[in-house]
Amino acid sequence: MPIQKIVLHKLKMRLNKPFSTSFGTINDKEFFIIEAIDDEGNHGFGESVAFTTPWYTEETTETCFHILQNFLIPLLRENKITHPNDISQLFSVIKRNNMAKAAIEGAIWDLHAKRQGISLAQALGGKREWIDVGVAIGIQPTMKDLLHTIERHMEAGFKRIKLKIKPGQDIEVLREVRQAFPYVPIMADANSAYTLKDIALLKELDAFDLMMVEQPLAHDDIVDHATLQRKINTPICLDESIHSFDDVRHAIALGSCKIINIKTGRVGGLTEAVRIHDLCRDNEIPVWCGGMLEAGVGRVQNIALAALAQFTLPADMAGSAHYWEKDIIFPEVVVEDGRVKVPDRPGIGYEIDRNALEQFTVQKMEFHIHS
Ligand SMILES: O=C(O)CCC(=O)c1ccccc1C(=O)O
Ligand SMILES: [Mg+2]
Repeated sequence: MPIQKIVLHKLKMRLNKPFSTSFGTINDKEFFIIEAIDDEGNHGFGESVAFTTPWYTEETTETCFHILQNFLIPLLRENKITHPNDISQLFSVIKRNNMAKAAIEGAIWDLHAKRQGISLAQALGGKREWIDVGVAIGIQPTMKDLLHTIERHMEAGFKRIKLKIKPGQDIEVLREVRQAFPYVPIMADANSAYTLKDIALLKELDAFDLMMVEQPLAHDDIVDHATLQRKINTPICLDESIHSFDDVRHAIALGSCKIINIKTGRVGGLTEAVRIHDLCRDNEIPVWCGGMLEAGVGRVQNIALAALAQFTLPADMAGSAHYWEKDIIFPEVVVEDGRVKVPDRPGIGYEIDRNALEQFTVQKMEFHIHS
């Protein structure tokens, strides 16, 4: 693949509303749009999903920049790749830093699909025309706010509601929500806020008929989750603990979860995400596509991935307008009746809104790759 140039656009965007989880509140996103340009004038786009603070994984916007500039871009310059599937092998000399790797790999996947004249979904092996989506609701100031927000999103057609829980805002919150909405598909995401000492409390979740509980225990744990899964009926879904194909293989072997949340950034790219998808399919583990409060490029990359067959559960995804006053793609992503259309145009299938991109850009850097 004759990649001539990589452009890093550093953007800063303010969320429409702050998003609160068990580890804190996010108001702004600072991230990179990676643009890969080939010899025929095709442009591929990827997005880094790390936040400015390392509370989800150890990566941040700044570590992504450090790794991209000093290691990943030089590896691309010093080597030739023939297919985006080669990149994860090329990058394997750099340990972890999965969000930095995924950002640049995503741009090259988009470039590859555009060169082939096929959609990114098709390039990855996805066949769905529509994907189902559910909304992730942050921790709300009051119960009234929460019930109102759930109602609004159910009316909009979302296929399920994800609530963030933390110690002190868990069982009673879910009890009230269940009373108000007896039949709504609900799941809870704890973002690693509990330990095995909380088994009795976590066992109480079984009363609420949840689709799953996401990442109840430590961010780096697979063993304790297996102990917990044996003690509770609610299916456990792993998020933070999964960084690779081997993590999933271990989780399946130990019985640590019944569902996997796949985030391209967390697992180091689309190639690894597809490998994980295939492993889960072969083991009959349902998967769904997680979200990282992405801007347009990251979101439409997620849409392409979620078009694969084993993504049988709704993705964490709302429309562009849910997150941003103005998104950086055209058209913006819209949710229709709890579903999003998978584009069939080449690559990510959306245009970059260059004016919006400029408007949110705080820094722009160009790197020559091959002539
Ligand atoms: O993008 C979305 O709408 C999902 C948001 C979400 O739940 C989330 C957002 C930031 C960091 C971690 C998570 C998570 O899935 O745990
Ligand atoms: Mg999560």
